Amino acid sequence: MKQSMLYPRATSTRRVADMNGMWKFRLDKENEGEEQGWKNGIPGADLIPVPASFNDFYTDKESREFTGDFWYETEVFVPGEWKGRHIDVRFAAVTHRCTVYVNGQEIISHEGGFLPFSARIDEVVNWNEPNRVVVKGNNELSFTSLPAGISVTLENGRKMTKPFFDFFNYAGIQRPVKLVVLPEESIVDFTLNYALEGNDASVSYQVETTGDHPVTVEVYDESGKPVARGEGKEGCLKIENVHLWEVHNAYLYHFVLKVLDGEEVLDEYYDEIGIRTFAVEGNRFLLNGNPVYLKGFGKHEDSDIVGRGFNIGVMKRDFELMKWIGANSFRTSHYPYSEEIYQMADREGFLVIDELPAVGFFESLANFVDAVSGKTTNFFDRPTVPELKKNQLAMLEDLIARDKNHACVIAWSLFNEPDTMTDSAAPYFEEIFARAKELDVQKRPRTFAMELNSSPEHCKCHQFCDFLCLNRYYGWYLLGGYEMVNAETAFRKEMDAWLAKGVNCPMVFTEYGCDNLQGEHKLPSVQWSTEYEMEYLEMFHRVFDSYECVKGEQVWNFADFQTVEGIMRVNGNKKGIFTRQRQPKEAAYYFKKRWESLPLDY
Ligand SMILES: CCC[C@@H]1NC[C@@H](O)[C@H](O)[C@H]1C(=O)O
Repeated sequence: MKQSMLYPRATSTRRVADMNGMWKFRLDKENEGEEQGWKNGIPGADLIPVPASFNDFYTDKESREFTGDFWYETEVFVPGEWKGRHIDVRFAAVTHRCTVYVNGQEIISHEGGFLPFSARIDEVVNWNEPNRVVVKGNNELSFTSLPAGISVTLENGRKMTKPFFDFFNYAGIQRPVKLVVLPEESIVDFTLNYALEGNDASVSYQVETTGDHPVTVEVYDESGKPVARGEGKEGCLKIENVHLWEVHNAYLYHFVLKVLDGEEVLDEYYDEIGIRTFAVEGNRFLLNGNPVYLKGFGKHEDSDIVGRGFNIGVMKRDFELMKWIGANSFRTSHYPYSEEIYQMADREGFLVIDELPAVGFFESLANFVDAVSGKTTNFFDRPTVPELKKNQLAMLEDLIARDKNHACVIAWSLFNEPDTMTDSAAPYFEEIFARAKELDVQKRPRTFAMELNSSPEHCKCHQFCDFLCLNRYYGWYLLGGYEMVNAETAFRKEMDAWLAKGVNCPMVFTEYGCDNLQGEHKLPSVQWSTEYEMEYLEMFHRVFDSYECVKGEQVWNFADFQTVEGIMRVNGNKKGIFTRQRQPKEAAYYFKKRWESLPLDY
């Protein structure tokens, strides 16, 4: 049965119980959990919070850096009155993979750490009693995992993760877990698409259910007034004098879907939907037919203590800071974010580039140095590519199934900084890009974030993009310091080379920025000082402002974030415009001034 990606919502026919809280936890340091039967219950008394990464709770390095299997356990009471309905344990994300056992029975295994899945437990549930849920997780990276990397074994026999990317490999049950109770016949999915006609909008819909009873779709405006109604599993609704969803001026209609048996409602589901169109026309982005310029950030789901765990308070603070600074967009670098973040972006009117965890597809343990070197790692020549592609296509399908109805999602970023310099990369990209177009009814523009190795001269994959996303670090990782003058020359030379190739699409800078230590000042400047960061940013914005094809600037990064330790990282990546604790660094005031003065259709 196809897994539903619908967000858990309680309605007249559905029940949702929260399973977050303190779960039993144990790192499987001796790799004994399987043979010791931990699926029936894990030993020890340690408890940790769900949702959260496990890595930053402990005081020993072995736990923070642990690579391998880890086990969680909880109990959930299932009331007898739910008998006859389907009972699902829904995980919003377990990173990077897991197997779920209920009452000692294996229910499901899932690959991928950033998208939801459900364990249906009807066959094993103890009605009107507690039920034991055990999760065996694993955080190892490989050439076939998304994200990619390797594990090595140390002299003491312990494994160690070596990521081909710059963010810490946090892991665990990192997003909410809920018990979802569904009727026998239920709504599995629905898909929406829009066309604007003067002051009206037509909304085409398709609804997928598990049965054959009739379906209705009702639409209400924000005042609760009914504005449209459709019958049948597919159809087209006309909404007159439509309130369009706009940047920082969101309008969300209330959609109610029902499965009916005469007067009886067999299933009911609802969602808050923004009606808008988004397209690329020439080298412009058009939102509802009007030009729009992206101002904002590459982000991470990353915060103190809980690591990559969904943190609702940090989410709220991040949106308040993005409104304060004058941003209107962000990229979900480098993986799909928690569902609640897209819901908030819908409500606040932010434009989101939604990114797959296809990062590390360039074999390097210091990609920030190698990705600007001009060398290839022949990543797509490897025998592991078919397995990797299968995993990426599966995740692409889940990503689009989960996020396709969000007004905020305006584009799909299908890779971050992959190795695109070999002929073998092109057919891989062609297949991924074609599949994305096939899966998305709204045909949103598709792209990927290119590092300097993906240059006009050497990139073999940019032609699949509907717009280009460039991660560029002239003046930081190359030509930095006093030779920044050469950095600007080289930067302009590259821009001219793209135009000389006949590229005529929007170009978005999805990364630019430099590490800066909060409060570090030096006159005249040196790298890592605030003064240098200002010089660097002014140089980049001088170049952006002189090329009409630049239609977006998303500085790297919104906030300082955790990476692996190393001599080029001061307890993490310090390119944040805000600190990891979400307080402004000096550059935040510089961006506020720039972005508040840039018109929306700049
Ligand atoms: C030259 C590659 C830069 C690199 N790009 C991917 C991000 O995930 C990293 O954080 C960023 C960095 O090193 O700051």
